[in-house]
Amino acid sequence: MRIGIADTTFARFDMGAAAIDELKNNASDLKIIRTTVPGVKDLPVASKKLIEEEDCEIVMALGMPGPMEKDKMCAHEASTGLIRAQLMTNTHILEVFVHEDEEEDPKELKKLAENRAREHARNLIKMMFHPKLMRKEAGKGMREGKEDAGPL
Ligand SMILES: Cc1nc2c(=O)[nH]c(=O)nc-2n(C[C@H](O)[C@H](O)[C@H](O)CO)c1C
Repeated sequence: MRIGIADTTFARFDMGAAAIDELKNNASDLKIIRTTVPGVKDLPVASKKLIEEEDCEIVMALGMPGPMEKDKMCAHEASTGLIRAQLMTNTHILEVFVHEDEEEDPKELKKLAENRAREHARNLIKMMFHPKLMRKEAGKGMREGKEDAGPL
């Protein structure tokens, strides 16, 4: 299976590398195509190109919106673009964003970024290779990068 990884230089942690490592640890026979762009607003077209020009069946789009109001606006625009790219291509693009202000302590932010990238990589494997396992987790309050909220 061909899997696309789109990530950014704006991010303060190499989430693309963490995602790729996790994908490789959990599935064989993967062809991973990675593209790196400056920031989150560049992710929609990068992801669409991975799908249309590189024949990827699914893409992870990893980025780190900053803490300023203009960064949050950028993240929202990027998110809208990613949804549009999914609808245009009928292909999943897993948005893996870690907002810089989710954690104050840089060490905690790094841990969050790594865990979120890895957990979404495992989600991708479940979606593409083990959909029944994914279905078993429906309604379980799963969260990526932090403690699960758990079911009600
Ligand atoms: C204000 C701003 N904030 C962010 C951000 O929080 N995170 C991020 O990844 N990129 C940001 N960028 C850069 C844009 O996403 C984009 O790379 C540039 O506008 C060039 O297209 C910008 C311009």
